[in-house]
Amino acid sequence: MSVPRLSGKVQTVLGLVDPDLLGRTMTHEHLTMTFDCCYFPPPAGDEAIAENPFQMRHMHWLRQNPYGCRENLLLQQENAAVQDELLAYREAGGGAVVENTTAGIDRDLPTLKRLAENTGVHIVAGAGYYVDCTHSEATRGASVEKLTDIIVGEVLRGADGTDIRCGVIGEIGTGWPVTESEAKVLRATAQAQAQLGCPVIIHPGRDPAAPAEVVRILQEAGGDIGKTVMSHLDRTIFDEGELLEFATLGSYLEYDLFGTEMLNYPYDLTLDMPSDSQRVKTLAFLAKEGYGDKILVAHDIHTKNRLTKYGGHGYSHILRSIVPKMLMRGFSQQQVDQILIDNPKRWLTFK
Ligand SMILES: CC(=O)NCCS(=O)(=O)O
Repeated sequence: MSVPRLSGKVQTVLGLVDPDLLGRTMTHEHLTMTFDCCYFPPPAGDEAIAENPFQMRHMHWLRQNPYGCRENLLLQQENAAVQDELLAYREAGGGAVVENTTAGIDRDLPTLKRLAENTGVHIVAGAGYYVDCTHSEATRGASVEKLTDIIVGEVLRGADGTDIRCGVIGEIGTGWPVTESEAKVLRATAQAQAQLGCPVIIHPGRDPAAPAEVVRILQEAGGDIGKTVMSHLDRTIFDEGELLEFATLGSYLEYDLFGTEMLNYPYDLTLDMPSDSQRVKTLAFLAKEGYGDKILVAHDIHTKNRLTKYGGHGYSHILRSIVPKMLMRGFSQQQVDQILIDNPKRWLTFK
């Protein structure tokens, strides 16, 4: 099998493309995956709703308790709906999606290839491993060198027994504190990135110190932080001073939970999930502080209720609703294009 010449290109599930062809890009989505690893029991007394949630009168409950219903976690059952949503995304001006499903949450490359063929949306798939509780015994027992070889192979030759190649490493899952197995995967990620010159994307643990700790581990292992995205900052760093301190480390800064507005975030009841309006305010703050060239945005759709089929916001929410809000709040069209087109393109292009 010939090894692709990746430099200067973006690698999608349909092959290499010129970076200028991507257009508006959501850098953190899932099109098919299972999130059953992160099931969180519903509030006491709500078990009956959780058993039978997909009724109009339960939609608000589902938005507030997305992880309390097992069926809601099976996005892989919705390929037809996702295909319709991708067509709508294209219609709304979308060009590309980075699909962040890695080993442990049911990556399905043949489905991603079919979705790309049927919709014309460029889809970039992710190599590597999700959080510790999804690591197999084989992953836990493997050396950094072995994991590096596997990740490099997923980019150069194809993953999961297919010849479909990944175009980014990640989302690489980490918790707080970072476990031994997660740290090993991070070191393998950094070494694979050093070999390939490829983009990397990280899922940090839920502690304000977690993103910087991941950067430290990657850096020590030879990773390129300027070509790395720190995801989920909307639920991780809340203090502006801490955010600016993290920004100086040089990674891309991703706000990828647009559309998620919930009162009680079950994985950490001490934190307040921001609203979309608050997310836009934070983006404006980062842009004012000189980080406009580091901002990335997405929805991170990973449960069924967020699809328009179930009354959710879908993959076009940012293009249809958040962009007008940004323009109303003082962003120029050029700044919006920087976030949606230029930054993703630069990140996704192999060195
Ligand atoms: C798929 C995934 O990891 N999404 C992030 C969910 S979280 O609640 O922000 O950790």
